[in-house]
Amino acid sequence: MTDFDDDLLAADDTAAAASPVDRPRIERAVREILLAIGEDPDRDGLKDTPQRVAKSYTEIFSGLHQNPTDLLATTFDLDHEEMVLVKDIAFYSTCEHHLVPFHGTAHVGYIPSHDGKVTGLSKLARLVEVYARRPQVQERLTTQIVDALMTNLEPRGAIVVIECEHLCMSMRGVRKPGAKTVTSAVRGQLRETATRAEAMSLILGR
Ligand SMILES: Nc1nc2c(ncn2[C@@H]2O[C@H](COP(=O)(O)OP(=O)(O)OP(=O)(O)O)[C@@H](O)[C@H]2O)c(=O)[nH]1
Ligand SMILES: [Zn+2]
Repeated sequence: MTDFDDDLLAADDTAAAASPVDRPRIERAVREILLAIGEDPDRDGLKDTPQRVAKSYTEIFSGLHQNPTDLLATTFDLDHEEMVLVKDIAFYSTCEHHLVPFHGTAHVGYIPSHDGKVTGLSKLARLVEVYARRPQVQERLTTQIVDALMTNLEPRGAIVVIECEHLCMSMRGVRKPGAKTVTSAVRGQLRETATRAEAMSLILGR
């Protein structure tokens, strides 16, 4: 391990101490996987890999320990009753079936409640992260985001559209790189044809 690696791992100690993730357990498991595939976990290139994977999993699965309600607690009274949409939120998640990434973009919109409960725009992107940083399937990711919006902001309606490439379908298995999966979840007034069409045209940029 180089001094640079040392520094990086040391800098992360504070975050590790605060995280409920059991890193030593991940390290033991990764060492076992390396042995099971016929590798030598003690060779130079691999000897720090269990530690690196444990650190990486702490980040990749950090959403399991974050509460969307805390995130959406800050609201403003803006007297804005029209649609708010943040589109093209790029994110990475982890397929819960194969533990490989799926990644793409999320489009998140809502129509604020009559009393004007509006959240900060960045919170919509943070909400995507909270649910993406967990073992996931795309459908559940989509509905969890829309339902968190409905519960916490009590908007008149909400829409989430997600487009992803799943590496479990690209690099292995059926091997179809570039295939995109699109999911959507719509609640409240956004289920009405005209409003939904307006949201979809904003999302598609037409
Ligand atoms: N519905 C849904 N399926 C997913 C998602 N991510 C991965 N999958 C699918 O989960 C399925 C798991 O199928 P299995 O037959 O149990 O596993 P497998 O033998 O590895 O399947 P193949 O990928 O077809 O080789 C596969 O069809 C994947 O494409 C997701 O987000 N949503
Ligand atoms: Zn998969």
